[in-house]
Amino acid sequence: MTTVIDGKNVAASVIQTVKSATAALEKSSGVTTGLAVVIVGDDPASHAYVGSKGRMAKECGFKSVQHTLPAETKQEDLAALVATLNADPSIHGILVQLPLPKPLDSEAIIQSILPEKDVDGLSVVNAGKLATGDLKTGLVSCTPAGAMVFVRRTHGEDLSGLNAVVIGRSNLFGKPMAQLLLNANATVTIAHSRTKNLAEVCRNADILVAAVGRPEMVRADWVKPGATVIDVGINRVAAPERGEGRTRLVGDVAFEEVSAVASTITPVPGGVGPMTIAMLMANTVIAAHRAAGQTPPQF
Ligand SMILES: NC(=O)C1=CN([C@@H]2O[C@H](COP(=O)(O)OP(=O)(O)OC[C@H]3O[C@@H](n4cnc5c(N)ncnc54)[C@H](OP(=O)(O)O)[C@@H]3O)[C@@H](O)[C@H]2O)C=CC1
Ligand SMILES: Nc1nc(=O)c2c([nH]1)NC[C@@H]1CN(c3ccc(C(=O)N[C@@H](CCC(=O)O)C(=O)O)cc3)C=[N+]21
Repeated sequence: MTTVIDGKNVAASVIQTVKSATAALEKSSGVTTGLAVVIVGDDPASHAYVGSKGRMAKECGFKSVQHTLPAETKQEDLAALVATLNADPSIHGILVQLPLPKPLDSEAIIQSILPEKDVDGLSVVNAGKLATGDLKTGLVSCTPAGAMVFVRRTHGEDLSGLNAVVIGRSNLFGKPMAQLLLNANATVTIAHSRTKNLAEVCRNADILVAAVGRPEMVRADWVKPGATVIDVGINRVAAPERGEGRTRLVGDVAFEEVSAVASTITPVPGGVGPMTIAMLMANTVIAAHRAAGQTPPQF
């Protein structure tokens, strides 16, 4: 029997932990956890994600602020907003939604966020802490942190002897995912657009993670029988069967056929996506605890 991981359900249990930790911190230190999300431009998908982040932050008992800036925003104005949020003691987490519209320099903006407020884990300090195995004081990118919760639930804490293949090498997902798997003792391969014989590389994986952005790229014959398959891709495709002009979300994995081969698989929607938002809340309440000198909860 193939197990389909219910990401909403796992995310709900993470959110429960965040809620109680938020309330406990408020009670012990009088500190309300604060999250600021910055969105530039009017990409509808980005607005939808940011909207759900704000709703979830409120549900967790956070102070939640959203800054919506026009697509024409100048680099120095965005930098000034980040500086204000860095200096605001009521804000513990800052997330700048990516990608930023051209010609904004997203790397400069991301690196200007204080590492202790960088709940996306993208600053060189947090990326470096992850790379050196310091998971105690850094913050880890939400999507790989969430994907890792699924991996741990399936395989336990120690992945010794297991081959993991991550398709994709972005700073937001592929690289930190590979680091987390390596920290857990998996034998890790990172594949990308220049990889030769990708299907063959993937067939070696006991844990296969796809984060590419190509609808249903991973087929059944790419997957080792019994493997765990984590689908990170979010692709909106036409769905004429639902009516003219309708769309639906699919992952990077051909879910139906791969389900027949894998032993565990995450769906899209309802898999990694909801966990990303839950781990953003987790990172924010962790940052608030550290700011207040309290021991943060574990996720
Ligand atoms: N569920 C969630 O919460 C989240 C989902 N996502 C989704 O995950 C996907 C990846 O996101 P992200 O990492 O930011 O994307 P990027 O576009 O930054 O990275 C995509 C990666 O895929 C690789 N790639 C592209 N084409 C191929 C190919 N034909 N074969 C093998 N590798 C290929 C690229 O290789 P190269 O480096 O050589 O160009 C690159 O490393 C997207 O669909 C995104 O929407 C992202 C973040 C959160
Ligand atoms: N600085 C930054 N950090 C991010 O973490 C970040 C980002 N920028 N830019 C875009 C990507 C994408 N991303 C998603 C978050 C939640 C869902 C999610 O909740 N998806 C639902 C479905 C949502 C729907 O129906 O549209 C699901 O998969 O079930 C998806 C994608 C975070 N990202």
